[in-house]
Amino acid sequence: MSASISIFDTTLRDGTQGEGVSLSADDKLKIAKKLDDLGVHYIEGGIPGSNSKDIEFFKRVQELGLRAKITAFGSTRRKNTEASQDRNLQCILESGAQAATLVGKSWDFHVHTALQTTLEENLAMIYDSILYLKQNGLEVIFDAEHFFDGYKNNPEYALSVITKAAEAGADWITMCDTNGGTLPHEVYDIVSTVVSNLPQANLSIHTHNDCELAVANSLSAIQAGARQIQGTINGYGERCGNANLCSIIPTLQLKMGYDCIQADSLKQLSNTARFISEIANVHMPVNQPYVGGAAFAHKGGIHVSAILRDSRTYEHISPELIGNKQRILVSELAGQSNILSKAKEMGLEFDPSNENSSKVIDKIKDLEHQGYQFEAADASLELLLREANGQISELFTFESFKMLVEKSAGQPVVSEAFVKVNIDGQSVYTAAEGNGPVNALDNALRKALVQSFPSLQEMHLSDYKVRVLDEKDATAAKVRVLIESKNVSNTWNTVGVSGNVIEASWEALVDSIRYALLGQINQNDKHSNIESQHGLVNH
Ligand SMILES: CC(=O)SCCNC(=O)CCNC(=O)[C@H](O)C(C)(C)COP(=O)(O)OP(=O)(O)OC[C@H]1O[C@@H](n2cnc3c(N)ncnc32)[C@H](O)[C@@H]1OP(=O)(O)O
Ligand SMILES: CC(=O)C(=O)O
Repeated sequence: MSASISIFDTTLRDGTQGEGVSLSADDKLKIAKKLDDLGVHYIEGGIPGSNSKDIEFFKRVQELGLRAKITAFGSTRRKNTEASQDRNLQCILESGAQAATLVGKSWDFHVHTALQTTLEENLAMIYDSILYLKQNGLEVIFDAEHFFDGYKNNPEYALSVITKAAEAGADWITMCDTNGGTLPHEVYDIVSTVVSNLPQANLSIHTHNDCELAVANSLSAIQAGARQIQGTINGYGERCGNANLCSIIPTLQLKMGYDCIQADSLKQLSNTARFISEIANVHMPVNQPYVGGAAFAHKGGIHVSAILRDSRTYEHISPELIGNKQRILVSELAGQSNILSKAKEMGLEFDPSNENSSKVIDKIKDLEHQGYQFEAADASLELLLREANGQISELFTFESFKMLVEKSAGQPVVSEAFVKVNIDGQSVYTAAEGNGPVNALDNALRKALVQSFPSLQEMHLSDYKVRVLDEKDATAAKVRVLIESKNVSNTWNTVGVSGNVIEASWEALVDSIRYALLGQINQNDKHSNIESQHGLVNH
């Protein structure tokens, strides 16, 4: 039988000590529910002695009836006081949490410098505080802060700290690499020594990512005998972050043979990571291992060709195991395999022997060379592929547009666009205002088309990004505009490139509307037959 590893999540405590991460009590409750669904064993909810938001969280989380143990964090009693009189310990007791994480010093330098007390008093602070919480019925996790630095400086003292914590009845002893400077082989050696000194203790590891080694250090500690890992979702945390549970859990479970969470719950991992990044409003890097959008995205033509034969050729695990999915990207590095696979994903018949197939690859490479990027603009890519396949009928054509941007002293800037398009041989001319030039163009274009294609009323632009492509060329630089559009059920992305930002935006806007008309034309629309020609397009 494989050994079990207890997963201790501190996203809601140490995670919020990361720059840019701030969670309301409601946010924390939503995240706690998600973590509980994932199956972590401990959820450290915050510091009741720190602020009223955390006190509210601990009160309300009890109503959720979660399976995970809810844990309140705080430090050992202040020097030269009684544990029963310590405000922070009282706050932990009053929080109603089932477990407490108590942080205490294990580096003699910190005792002298940060606490400004004696080594003996620090031992007494640790012993009294743990004993007091145990006597009041709490499970206690003792976080030995700076344990590895402490051990390197004064091994006897560092060991005496955790021995004291064990004597006081700590249920778990956590060795913390608080400054994140320890290396995996050092972690392995030091944890091995602790295992032989305290064979009965339940040992836990808490690492920081200052040398980008938090995950490696956590795994080294497990190999040396620790049985719990403290970490955060997406590696949020103070400075460079904490150990990333999104990498640790699947590595332990799928590669090292440990039990952490249920295999079915593991499939929730990618979704959990994305949900928490949304709530925390922290952008998730696409190349984040395991759960990132690009973790199983294949771009090089040679890779894609092999992947289509057997995905094990370029994937270290099956992405479905952790709820992620394989993606094939189309770019200037694409070969025929990328295009065929993408076309298949879009439900398009694409014959590899047809010369259109190689022509469209050349066209895509040429456009990418000019600055287009189809990886992030699936809808523009689909329009290109449909064109190459002769599967598109244009419902309108461009004739002209004009922009007016006016600013008078003391007045807000006004943008107005004038658009002329041709629908069924008839010129339609419209004008519309907007809160900026692109918004005005969008309004004018849709005003021109909406009578003929009422379904356009349901769509809107949801994101707009501009990137300068050739920074060396200053004002002569090209810009790439990426537009995200939405309707009730779909999201799609389009791209435009030009030396002029308005023209690049126009191009992306027109693609967005052409794409919308492929799939959204309803019964009332003039060209309702197009739906049956193309089928409904979902992205
Ligand atoms: C490694 C970690 O991540 S530890 C957790 C760090 N997280 C936080 O600090 C976030 C929450 N913190 C807070 O809200 C506040 O710091 C509080 C409420 C806990 C304390 O606030 P204050 O009373 O104003 O103290 P302050 O923030 O200046 O902290 C310094 C005090 O803590 C004491 N202290 C620090 N660590 C410990 C410890 N492990 N045990 C006991 N006392 C400690 C210091 O000795 C100092 O007290 P002193 O001035 O009497 O010597
Ligand atoms: C306890 C803790 O957060 C640390 O030592 O890093």
